[in-house]
Amino acid sequence: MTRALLLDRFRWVDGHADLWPVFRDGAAFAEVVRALAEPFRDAGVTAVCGIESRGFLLGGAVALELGVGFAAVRKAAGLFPGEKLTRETDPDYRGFRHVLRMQRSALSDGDRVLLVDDWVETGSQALAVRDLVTEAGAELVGCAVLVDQLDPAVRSRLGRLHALLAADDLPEC
Ligand SMILES: O=P(O)(O)OC[C@H]1O[C@H](OP(=O)(O)OP(=O)(O)O)[C@H](O)[C@@H]1O
Repeated sequence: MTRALLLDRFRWVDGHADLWPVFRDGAAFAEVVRALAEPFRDAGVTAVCGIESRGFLLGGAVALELGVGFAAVRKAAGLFPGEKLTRETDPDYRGFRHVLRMQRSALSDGDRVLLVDDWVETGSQALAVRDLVTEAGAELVGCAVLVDQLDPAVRSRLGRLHALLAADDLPEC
């Protein structure tokens, strides 16, 4: 049901995937958030991590659904007070390298972290978050995304990956 709902609202616009209409529809947004959280309800998750910017939107909602807090991963620009952990990514789907930042105080030893994002393609940003989580002394329990376009070799490095759609599910561009 969630898969059909996502596909119904998915659009290619000027060659770019557009998932924003999912968030504009309150019922669809709620359904997607529940579906992302579902496999992790009994996984002992203590924090949800999300990458700026769509990861903030989805990650914050999934954190509320799981009854835990949210740890933000910011990109280079933007005020972010205090001591940070930083990690440069490999080139992402556009060939961009990002410096991802997380406040050192955001996670602690023993935290069990779920990364939530809309899309994984090269996995560069998700792998950098895995490293940040590990450096913080926490454990990445898994990743929950709307669309998984990962190469299998990269997927195996991210642990438990829950995706609502695979690349093959998407309509032709
Ligand atoms: O697997 P990768 O190749 O690393 O790409 C996936 C990342 O790219 C997208 O974010 P984007 O940088 O487009 O930022 P946005 O959410 O602000 O659009 C997406 O939200 C992931 O964070």
